[in-house]
Amino acid sequence: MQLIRRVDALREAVGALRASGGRVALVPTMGALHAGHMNLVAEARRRAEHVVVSIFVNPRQFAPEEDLARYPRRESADARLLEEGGAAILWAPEVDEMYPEGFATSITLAGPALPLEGAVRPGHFDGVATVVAKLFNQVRPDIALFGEKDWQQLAVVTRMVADLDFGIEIVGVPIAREDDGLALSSRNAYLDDVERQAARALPRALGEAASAIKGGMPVAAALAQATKRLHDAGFDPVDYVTLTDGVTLAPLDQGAPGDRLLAAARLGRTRLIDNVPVSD
Ligand SMILES: Nc1ncnc2c1ncn2[C@@H]1O[C@H](COP(=O)(O)OP(=O)(O)OP(=O)(O)O)[C@@H](O)[C@H]1O
Ligand SMILES: CC(C)(CO)[C@@H](O)C(=O)[O-]
Ligand code: BAL
Repeated sequence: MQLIRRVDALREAVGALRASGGRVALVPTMGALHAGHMNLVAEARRRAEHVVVSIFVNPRQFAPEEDLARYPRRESADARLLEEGGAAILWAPEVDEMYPEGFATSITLAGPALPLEGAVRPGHFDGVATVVAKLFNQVRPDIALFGEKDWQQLAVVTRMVADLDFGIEIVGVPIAREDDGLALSSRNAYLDDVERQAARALPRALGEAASAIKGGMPVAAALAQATKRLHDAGFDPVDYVTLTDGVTLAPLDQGAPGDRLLAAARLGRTRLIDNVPVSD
């Protein structure tokens, strides 16, 4: 595996992979890799001959009060995992390589980027879309893989790729979970032991709400019950628990094919997100 930090070297290395034949897959990450990320890499290898993984903690998607400074950074351990996982290239640029002095461009989406994470974290998806567009132009992959854990991000990137004619196949990969249901996430490292136990309430509340809706409970009542369960477990604030169309992220008042029940809530200093299907 090649570790590359400069765009010109990346282009040369990807060009050499392409010349050897086969498809190129990109897995964008912010590092501190866990089994959820490695599932994306494994799925990428099943779908393409060459896998490029990016690790870049993108300052433009963090608000000033968010956790950019303490976001976990473990590049050497990540590189070992990726080598074992069969990645061809680890693309790990510094911030000034990604955003050189004078950088002045930003991508802004409406539609699926507006509600939920877009409302609670203003500017977040502009930062995500801008860096993902840059990663796409730097690597020019045939396919790119994103986790369903960040369901809205997957919907936003899918929309952007269609709107801007990137011609890249976007693949969503199912959520990898701990044995007790908690979705794997780099930010789980912030949880202390007591919070880690309490965090189980998030997937449970979503699972129960999904079953209740399938069983005929009105959506508003099921969402209120899930919100109460999260408050009782110590989550504060509960930013949202909502049923949406899985593509447009528009709110739904009853289950429908492709829908998604999404939640975000804070436990101490850790903000967790999760989602489950209802009608699939
Ligand atoms: N448990 C998971 N299952 C499936 N995909 C995941 C999981 N966790 C992360 N991913 C995906 O990995 C990619 C990179 O995500 P990122 O590096 O931000 O990791 P993360 O664990 O989501 O971190 P964070 O705690 O910052 O949300 C994203 O497409 C994300 O959806
Ligand atoms: C897609 C991404 C790598 C863009 O910085 C990030 O939002 C993430 O890790 O999900
Ligand atoms: N995994 C999503 C990236 C973020 O929360 O900034």
